[in-house]
Amino acid sequence: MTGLEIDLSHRLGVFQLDARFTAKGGLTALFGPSGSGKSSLVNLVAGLVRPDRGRIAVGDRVLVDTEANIFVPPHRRRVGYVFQDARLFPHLSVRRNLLYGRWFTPAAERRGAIDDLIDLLGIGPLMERRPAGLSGGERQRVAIGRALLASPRLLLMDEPLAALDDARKEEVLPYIQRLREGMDVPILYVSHSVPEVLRLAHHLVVLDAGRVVADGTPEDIFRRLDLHPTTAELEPGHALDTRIAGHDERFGLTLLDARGGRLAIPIVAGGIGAPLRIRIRARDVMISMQPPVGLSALNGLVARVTAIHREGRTHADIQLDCGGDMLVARITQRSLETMGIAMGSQVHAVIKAVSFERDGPVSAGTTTLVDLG
Ligand SMILES: Nc1ncnc2c1ncn2[C@@H]1O[C@H](COP(=O)(O)OP(=O)(O)OP(=O)(O)O)[C@@H](O)[C@H]1O
Repeated sequence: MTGLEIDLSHRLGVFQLDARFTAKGGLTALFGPSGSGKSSLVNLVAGLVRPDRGRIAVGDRVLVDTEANIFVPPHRRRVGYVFQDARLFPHLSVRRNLLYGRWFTPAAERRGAIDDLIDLLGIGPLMERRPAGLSGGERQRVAIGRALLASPRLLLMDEPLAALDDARKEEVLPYIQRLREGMDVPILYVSHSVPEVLRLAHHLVVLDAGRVVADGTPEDIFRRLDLHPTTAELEPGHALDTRIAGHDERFGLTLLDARGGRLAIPIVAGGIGAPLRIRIRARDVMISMQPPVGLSALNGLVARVTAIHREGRTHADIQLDCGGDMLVARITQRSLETMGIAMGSQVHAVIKAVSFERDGPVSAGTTTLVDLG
């Protein structure tokens, strides 16, 4: 896989960006609150801005090295872009929009047969249509195709799904998933969405006030309680990798095996053994000191408290180890004290089998993220 190396310092007015990370390849998500420096970093990588100091390399190709006085201009960087809005040419058919990027690529460097790409993105039936007649999701798939046909060495995707509704997002996500597996082009992907990052990113870089505050796998980073003010734009949650253990047709439930025990959730499609990744938000997890009895919640996992993080005056995030799977429960600091919860306490994590936000088809061999709550 083609890796990505970034080590940049740059001052913009009073804002100082100091970003350093390396990614082995695949999809690297840039995540962070508004104003943390994501767009500034993307502009530096694209070559729109020349950094005060630093180095950028894609594979063995150095795009910037201030010490060696290397600065490859933007048009020679071979960086593909996909923005929030597709920015297609309205007067050109899909086919001509796709071919547009290719004209700027020297023939010897054109990679990837166009037909394969059309198949990968499922845009074959759209080729003679104009952008105005396409759905938002279709337009975004064409925009991705156009960026890739220019044979980029790096693909920058700046919130490519942010302008789409949930159904359109669902339509485009599997294509981005396929892309990151099927092409050896590293992707730098800016996102504000936790589910999107969990689903797509091999590697996650969290920026806050111009600095990299965390860098690693999404699972590890979202689990870190100290980062929650930055990583949880909604609230903390955690992803559990489970497998479908069976379905209870009578009550409309699907049973899942997690490492910490069995969970029941509203029924989803999928064969026995199919992997399913679920995100359980911290507010959907209760803590009980005794095994739950006389409660309507369907899921109780034995757990041990492995971290406590007080959030302001009112809330506390409690990290729970459920047989190797980590969950976070958000409770009040009053409960924390009155229940005597401490590091190492043996407790029970109680999760309500609440409704799904999304009920997409699940097929064996794929991992689907389902939000509970
Ligand atoms: N040309 C500039 N001159 C001065 N300050 C700038 C300039 N460009 C950006 N900044 C500042 O740099 C900081 C980072 O902005 P940036 O747009 O990179 O953040 P972001 O993480 O992409 O935010 P968002 O998620 O809102 O797009 C902000 O405080 C912004 O005001």
